[in-house]
Amino acid sequence: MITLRGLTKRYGDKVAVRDLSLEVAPGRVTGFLGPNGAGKSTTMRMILGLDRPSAGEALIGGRRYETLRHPLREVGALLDAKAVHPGRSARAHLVAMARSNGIAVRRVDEVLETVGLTAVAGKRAGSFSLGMGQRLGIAGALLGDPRVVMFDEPVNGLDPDGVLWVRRLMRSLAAEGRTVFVSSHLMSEMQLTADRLVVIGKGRLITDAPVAEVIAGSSRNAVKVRSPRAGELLALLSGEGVEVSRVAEEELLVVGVPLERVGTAAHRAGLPLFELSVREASLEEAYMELTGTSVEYGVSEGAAGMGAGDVRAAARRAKAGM
Ligand SMILES: Nc1ncnc2c1ncn2[C@@H]1O[C@H](COP(=O)(O)OP(=O)(O)OP(=O)(O)O)[C@@H](O)[C@H]1O
Repeated sequence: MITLRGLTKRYGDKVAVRDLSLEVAPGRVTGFLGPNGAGKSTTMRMILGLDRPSAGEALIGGRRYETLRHPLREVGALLDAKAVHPGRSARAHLVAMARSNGIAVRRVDEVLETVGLTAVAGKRAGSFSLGMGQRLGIAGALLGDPRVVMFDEPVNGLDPDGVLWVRRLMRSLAAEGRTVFVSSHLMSEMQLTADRLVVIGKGRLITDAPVAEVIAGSSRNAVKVRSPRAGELLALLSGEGVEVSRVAEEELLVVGVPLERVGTAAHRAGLPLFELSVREASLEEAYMELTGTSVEYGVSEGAAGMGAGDVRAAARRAKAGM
């Protein structure tokens, strides 16, 4: 269990994390989401005692990190996969970590096996690919067999095999009853991996809810209807005050009412339907709505909406000094 109580971090005038209170429970994967600069890494660093809170506290199993006698046995973390001495072998790196935390050295071979690095255990970590480095970082996190694990962007730069492997690992760690707290910008991946989501923006808590609830809250959930008499159905539903839009000649999207209501309305009016289905929002859509006003380092709508022609024209103008 991770507990945050009024957790706050200021850097001069900048408030990186603001009064964050929440619990990250064991037995499930909790995704930690938020736009760039939202305060995710700062929060994780405070949980791990790497940054001191300006106010409030972060607890692991009810205790502050600094008071843990053998921290690696309580909490394992992957924050920066490159934080490994490049000249050391993977094995030597893990042995040094084990020794300094009172962990039996035989555990090193177990975690190397778990992350699939046994064959390259004697190679210099500096020669590792990005994916191998991530695996080594994860091995370090698992070394002390901790009840709590935290991963900051664990699938960053991994190939599809690696992504699948991390997903399965997270799920199995949660199934073993551990607390799994993982940050990511990959919404599709989070939708598949996480049970619950904590979303922050500009340092503040935006939402703390099950993934299904976050998605259900999106206004992008809709009922898709196909009918050869779509125009009549559109007029009928609009007349009842229902939000409905025509997306193709024979296709409508209806928002805010259950599928049954659309089907019943069509049946009563004798309108034939070729399709009636729920179009569920993606986590990405739900996330974009939640964080829309909290994006700190966004691209303005105009720039983001530039087509290739606009971009080329802008480049020509810039070159001509216009
Ligand atoms: N050491 C520091 N000194 C000053 N400002 C900092 C420091 N560390 C972080 N910040 C600021 O605090 C805010 C939160 O940063 P943080 O790295 O925690 O965000 P994040 O959610 O992890 O972002 P990203 O998704 O880009 O990794 C940012 O505005 C950042 O510039």
